[in-house]
Amino acid sequence: MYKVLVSDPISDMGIQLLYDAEDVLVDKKPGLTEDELVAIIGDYDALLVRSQTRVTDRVMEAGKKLKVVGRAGVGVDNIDLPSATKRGIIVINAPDGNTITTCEHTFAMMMALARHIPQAYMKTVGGEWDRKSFLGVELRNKVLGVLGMGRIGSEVAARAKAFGMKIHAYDPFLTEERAEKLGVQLGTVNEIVANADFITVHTPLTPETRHMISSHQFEIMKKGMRIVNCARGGIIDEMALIEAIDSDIVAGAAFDVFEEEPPRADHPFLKHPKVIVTPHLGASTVEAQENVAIDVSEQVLLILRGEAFKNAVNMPPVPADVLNKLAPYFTLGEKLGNFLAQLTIGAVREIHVNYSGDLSEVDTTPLTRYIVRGVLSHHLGTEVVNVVNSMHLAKERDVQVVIQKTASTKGFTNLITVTLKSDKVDRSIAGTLLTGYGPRFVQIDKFPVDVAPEGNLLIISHNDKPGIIGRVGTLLGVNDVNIATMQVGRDNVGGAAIMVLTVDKPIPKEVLEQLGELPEIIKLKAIVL
Ligand SMILES: NC(=O)c1ccc[n+]([C@@H]2O[C@H](COP(=O)([O-])OP(=O)(O)OC[C@H]3O[C@@H](n4cnc5c(N)ncnc54)[C@H](O)[C@@H]3O)[C@@H](O)[C@H]2O)c1
Ligand SMILES: O=C(O)[C@H](O)COP(=O)(O)O
Repeated sequence: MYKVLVSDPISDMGIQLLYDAEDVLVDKKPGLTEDELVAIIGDYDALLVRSQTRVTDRVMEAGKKLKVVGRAGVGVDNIDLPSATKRGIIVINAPDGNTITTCEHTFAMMMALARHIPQAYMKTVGGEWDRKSFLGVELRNKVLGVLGMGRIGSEVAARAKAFGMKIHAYDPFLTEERAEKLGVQLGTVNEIVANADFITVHTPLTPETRHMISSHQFEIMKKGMRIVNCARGGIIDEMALIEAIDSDIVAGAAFDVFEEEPPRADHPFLKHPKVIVTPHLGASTVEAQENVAIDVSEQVLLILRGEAFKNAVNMPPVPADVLNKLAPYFTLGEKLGNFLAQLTIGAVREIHVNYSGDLSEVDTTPLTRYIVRGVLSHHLGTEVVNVVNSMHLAKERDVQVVIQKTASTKGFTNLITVTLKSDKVDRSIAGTLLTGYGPRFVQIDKFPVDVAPEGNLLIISHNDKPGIIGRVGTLLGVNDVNIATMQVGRDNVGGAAIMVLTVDKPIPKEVLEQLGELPEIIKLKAIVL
């Protein structure tokens, strides 16, 4: 008999499948503390959660029989994925079931904001008949900036069009063609921010999206705009927003999610007359809760019974013999992909991988998944993209993955060459595994290099002029940035050249700006691996 623990409020209708299964026993215990969960989890084969239960390393460690954690919803930020992976616990989610519900909540918030519904309600039930204080605005003809055009963002855009809004959108995977097909205008974050009357964010919280709307964006915003966050707390800088509202730049904000949940009692949003809030209710409808609970129950049952399943967030299904051959290349593959994703500008259309030498003779599919994960995780977050779902996510975003195998290895026993083709540029990198030395990058675009793929890298494209190396070194030195290694490659004497530095700590933004002003430097990019 498999024992399943449900530790958050999850729809009974949705998990009926589990109640009905003769080989499953379901226990519902919502609201457990971490200690309480640790004390009982050892008895269970599966754990079903939403976003409240924190499935920490301690919980995973105590879950000696635990085979699967099922998240009835999208975000898995409450689940320690590395710990689950390390312990062979499969984590699955239900990414599709609450899309429409969250999209509709976004609209509820946007309209409540436009028409001051919560504030007007409070006054009316308080006995006041105040028809003067709540002059609203129409959505029609307004520009809606949508940051993040995945499942929810795309649905929001589609509905906003029905309201007569003009949609300006940004997503690293949104190409001109797709934007045109969706009837939205593609822009950069700052362009959108400068033009929008309403902004709504629908990205995951990643290092890149954290505070993607902050003081600078509020400075360039259209006065009187309104902003909505039904995605994740932290995408919009909460304190910068309060300042922008108090300086009359932002006319109102609607938040369903917070940097800290629940927010502290003295959080400025909770008392501010121009901010409306809901307690992370985006996915809370009967329909969505049923959908996600059904999805997750079906998968949990398959996993417990040892059958094929989908939506694993963390498990690589690689046969042992293939794993043995390929595993040494996994880190290199992921770093090649991640390096290029950081280096390349524009919306990615194709990830082209060429395997040569030893690698041309094996089934490299599992390795390709790592390369694709490296590319996608730069924008989608490492907690979202894994080697199980990376190809699927690429396909969903119209990113082609093209594999080629050739004999020529340019003198290496094995060589992986990855080219990222975006709507703006093609960039490529080649890497190899050197016996005794581990993974190395051996070529960037057309320039041969020899770089250990780790830590803080600085890639500089420049003109091959005397003194440039010294100037870069001096500038970093006076700013206390120690150079660990430096490589220079060039096309021909006096022609295009590349400099690859590894440095001991991240290079401050202002130092990068100073470097960018050196006349010989064409462009530069700091990369963290
Ligand atoms: N409030 C709620 O209850 C609730 C419910 C469901 C989902 N969510 C959250 O909503 C968000 C969106 O969910 P989804 O299902 O649409 O996810 P999704 O993965 O389908 O879409 C997210 C999109 O964000 C894009 N993105 C990543 N980095 C970006 C950047 N720097 N700028 C612009 N776009 C970027 C990705 O390319 C992707 O297309 C997630 O954070 C999810 O956790 C909240
Ligand atoms: O990531 C999600 O699915 C949403 O944030 C919903 O979270 P919830 O299941 O706790 O409502």
